[in-house]
Amino acid sequence: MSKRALITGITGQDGSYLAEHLLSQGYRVWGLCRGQANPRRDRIAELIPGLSFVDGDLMDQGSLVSAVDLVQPDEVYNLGAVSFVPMSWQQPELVTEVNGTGVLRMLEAIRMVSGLSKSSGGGPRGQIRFYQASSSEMFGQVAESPQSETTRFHPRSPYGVAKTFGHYITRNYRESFGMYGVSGILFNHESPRRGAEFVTRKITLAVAQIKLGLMDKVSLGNLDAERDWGFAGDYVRAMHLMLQQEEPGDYVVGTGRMHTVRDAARIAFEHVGLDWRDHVVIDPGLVRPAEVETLCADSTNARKELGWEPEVDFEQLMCMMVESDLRQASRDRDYSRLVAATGSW
Ligand SMILES: C[C@H]1O[C@H](OP(=O)(O)OP(=O)(O)OC[C@H]2O[C@@H](n3cnc4c(=O)[nH]c(N)nc43)[C@H](O)[C@@H]2O)[C@@H](O)[C@@H](O)C1=O
Repeated sequence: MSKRALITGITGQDGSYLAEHLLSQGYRVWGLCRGQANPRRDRIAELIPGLSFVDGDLMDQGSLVSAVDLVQPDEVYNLGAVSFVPMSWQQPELVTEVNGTGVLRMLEAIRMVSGLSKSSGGGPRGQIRFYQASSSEMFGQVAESPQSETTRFHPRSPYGVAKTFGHYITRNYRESFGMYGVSGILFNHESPRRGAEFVTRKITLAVAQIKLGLMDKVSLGNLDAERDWGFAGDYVRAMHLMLQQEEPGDYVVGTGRMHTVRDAARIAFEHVGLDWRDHVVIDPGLVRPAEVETLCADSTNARKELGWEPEVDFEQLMCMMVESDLRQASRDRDYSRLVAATGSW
């Protein structure tokens, strides 16, 4: 019989790649979504035939219990979050509610539906397996480089703090109630489906517009920030593999290669025969109140224990994104509205 998976954050980049991956593995897949009249849900339904939906919201405990009870999933992937870090300085309470307390609400829903009592620590594990989307932002001001599962956390934004809560509460439910819960500590992962506010996509959207003569300059913040960027399609395979292990555990997932924002701009502009220095301007307003300067993954455990390897490198990733944005921009001139909106991010 096919396995059943429930995914939160289904309308985001990771939700869509994960749903495609699980469907290709023979799963039945439900995306948790708020409300029937939801244009983002309609778009994802069109993109992924075979995907089902169930009503629910990470802010509403009762809706999560109903959704888990209705779907009776074998696996729950909690990818739902406010994922743009600067938003967490604008709306810290909202981000804490969704990215932090939302994890706890989902764990409680699974505990209740699985019938795990609050004193069942020594009993058999619950049947529903839970994946929490933890983040390299938890490392923040890094204590060592590269970062592994044992590196100390020092988050630098309300986003990172809320993700750290989600990480520890998942571990706590595993240790307290015998729940099968794991966290994937994922480093930055991008794709042509990445939101326009994130730096890689902001750059590739701008490159396409500039190449077509529709704009001339793009403003960026800290060009020296270093990240370990990988391809989202590779990273969802790691999420799935984590839930197939006999014993639950937490894993760092990244490529182990670091690049600066400047490198990202150089590669993207070079791909269309342009020099980034002619088109990038610095806007100090885009520099963050507390920056995470550098992040690089040590994914030894994921490689050894899960057998996971990334297949797309950074240059291939940036070029894939530029190509996709060029195709879309040439097809649809309205696309430039999306690019205009990225100016203030
Ligand atoms: C793992 C982690 O990955 C992501 O978080 P992020 O690293 O904040 O991603 P980003 O693309 O917004 O910034 C990357 C770097 O680029 C710098 N930067 C320079 N100039 C601009 C700029 O103009 N815009 C943006 N957005 N960033 C800029 C910026 O200061 C930062 O140092 C999320 O998925 C998050 O959910 C997550 O968990």
